[in-house]
Amino acid sequence: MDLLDSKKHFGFIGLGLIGGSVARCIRQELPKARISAYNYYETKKHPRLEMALSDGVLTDITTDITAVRDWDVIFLCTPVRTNVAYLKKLKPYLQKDCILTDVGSVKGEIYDAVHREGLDHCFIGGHPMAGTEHIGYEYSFASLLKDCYYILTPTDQVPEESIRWMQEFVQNVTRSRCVTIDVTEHDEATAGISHAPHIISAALVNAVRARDDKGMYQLLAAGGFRDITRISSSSPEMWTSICLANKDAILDFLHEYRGLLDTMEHAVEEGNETEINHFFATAKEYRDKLFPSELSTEK
Ligand SMILES: NC(=O)C1=CN([C@@H]2O[C@H](COP(=O)(O)OP(=O)(O)OC[C@H]3O[C@@H](n4cnc5c(N)ncnc54)[C@H](O)[C@@H]3O)[C@@H](O)[C@H]2O)C=CC1
Ligand SMILES: O=C(O)C(=O)Cc1ccc(O)cc1
Repeated sequence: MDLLDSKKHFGFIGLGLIGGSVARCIRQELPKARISAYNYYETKKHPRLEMALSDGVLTDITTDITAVRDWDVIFLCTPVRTNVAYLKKLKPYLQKDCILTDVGSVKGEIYDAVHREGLDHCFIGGHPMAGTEHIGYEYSFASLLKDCYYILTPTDQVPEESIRWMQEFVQNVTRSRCVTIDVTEHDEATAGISHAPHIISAALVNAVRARDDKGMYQLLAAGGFRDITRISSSSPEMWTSICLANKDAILDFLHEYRGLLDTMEHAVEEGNETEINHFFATAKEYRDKLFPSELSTEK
């Protein structure tokens, strides 16, 4: 039997942009799969989950958390700290061989909780490095994760077979590129390339907003401002949760970043042409290597 076929019932806690996109991949690649979602409203219908049911992505919705005892693979797809809070609630009902995974942007805090709850044997941290600034199931689509890196952070406490299942899932169901890295390395790197950039982008928007009493900045804002601030339209709840959960790595990176701003401020103040040019040149050299396809003149 194909390894992927060994898991037939998938369950989602949180079905927004990322959870919705993963669920759509499952429906597309494993059409016979049962896909359930938990409605945390409990006493009323959840309109977005109802939408996923009528799309044919979900098979059923439950308001009963004990239903997770039937789920072979559980995806935690709520804001990072909410995912952490679910571990305690799920623990009594998890089946022996289930895989518990998440899609959260921070890994250290959830691993600490997994360890506290004694769930090391079933938890495999996951993080698709793809997304958009949009919020909610209605913006999800199956190809969102295609060809992006999907990070897994398994520990040696998880059975080899569960790790292989997750790797196959990432490659053949989400069509992402699977990379395995260490939790601390994950949180340090994502603080630099994802978490701090969201803070910096929002700081820029807030700085302009504070000066724009006549609406002139808004009128003149062009492509560059739009590029660097797109991510400021992301979910405030999600990014608040990320900043609280990855505090140390974010503070560390912001400290270094502030040092670079100070250097540039000083160079501009002094009219130091060499220093200013060097600042832009080193950034251009690295950035051009990061995304070479964007330099192509063939569009
Ligand atoms: N947006 C992005 O680009 C990316 C986000 N992530 C991670 O994915 C996770 C989900 O983010 P998105 O899908 O973007 O957010 P989203 O806002 O689109 O979806 C979050 C979902 O969680 C549900 N939810 C909120 N509180 C809940 C609770 N107490 N119980 C159950 N469900 C609850 C909401 O109803 C919503 O369906 C986060 O942990 C985030 O760090 C990872 C990669 C990219
Ligand atoms: O909108 C964008 O480009 C993003 O920044 C997407 C994103 C957001 C959070 C993550 O943890 C990973 C990717």
